Amino acid sequence: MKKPDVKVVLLGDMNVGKTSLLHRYMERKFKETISTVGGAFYLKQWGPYNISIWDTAGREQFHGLGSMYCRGAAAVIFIYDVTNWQSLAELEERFLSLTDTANHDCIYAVVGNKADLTDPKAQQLQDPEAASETRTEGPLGLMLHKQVSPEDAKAFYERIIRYKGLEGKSSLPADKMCFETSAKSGYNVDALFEALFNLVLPFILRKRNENQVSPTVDLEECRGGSSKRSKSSCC
Ligand SMILES: Nc1nc2c(ncn2[C@@H]2O[C@H](COP(=O)(O)OP(=O)(O)OP(=O)(O)O)[C@@H](O)[C@H]2O)c(=O)[nH]1
Ligand SMILES: [Mg+2]
Repeated sequence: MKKPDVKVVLLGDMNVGKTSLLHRYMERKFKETISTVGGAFYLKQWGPYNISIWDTAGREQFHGLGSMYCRGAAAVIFIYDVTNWQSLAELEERFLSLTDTANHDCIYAVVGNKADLTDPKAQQLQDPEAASETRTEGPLGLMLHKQVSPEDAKAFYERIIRYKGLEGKSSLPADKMCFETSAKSGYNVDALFEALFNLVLPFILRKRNENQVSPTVDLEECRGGSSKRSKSSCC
């Protein structure tokens, strides 16, 4: 199995659509799910890089596992359901502190899923690769009330930046890091993951450079005493 270059973690209350977003992005389809137990990860090949994307369980009984999954994460995606105000509140009350184990330069995104239930433009199938799927015309008349506004999401993002002590530093602006998606139609799903992958690229490159510059110099190696050449140039 390819070794991941970087780790991205999805956090959020049960039922917000974490698994469905990954099904949409990785398998290009919206399919039945069961509530996640523990966690699972997908390995996404992104150009020459391998990105592990961790799906976690929102249920309270798996809460303690969240900080383990966040260990060493380069990006954390906080997910709520746009039709459920409490799912946004849970992110701050229950999930934000799990990121204490993430990298110091971890980036954060805030995602309001199920936008198809509140916004007609998010209803049309937006996944060109999902040709096999029937068009979700969607019951336009059955729009639900959007309980969480984009402003609420941005305000939460600013509180994440404050919690992480990043305000004033080169933290990314809220309007770049807050998304509304629909796993059902594919609305904004590729845009979300690909924006994040581009943002974690510098982290991957830095890590690869660090691995290539060996901290110790093997003089024997330099004298050509051994046939094996290390990866790093030593002299
Ligand atoms: N309309 C709509 N329903 C969605 C969307 N995403 C997920 N759902 C539905 O919401 C329910 C929960 O989806 P999951 O993906 O299992 O949610 P989860 O966050 O992984 O839940 P846990 O694994 O329990 O933490 C399922 O019935 C999904 O079909 C969406 O974008 N739109
Ligand atoms: Mg799940």
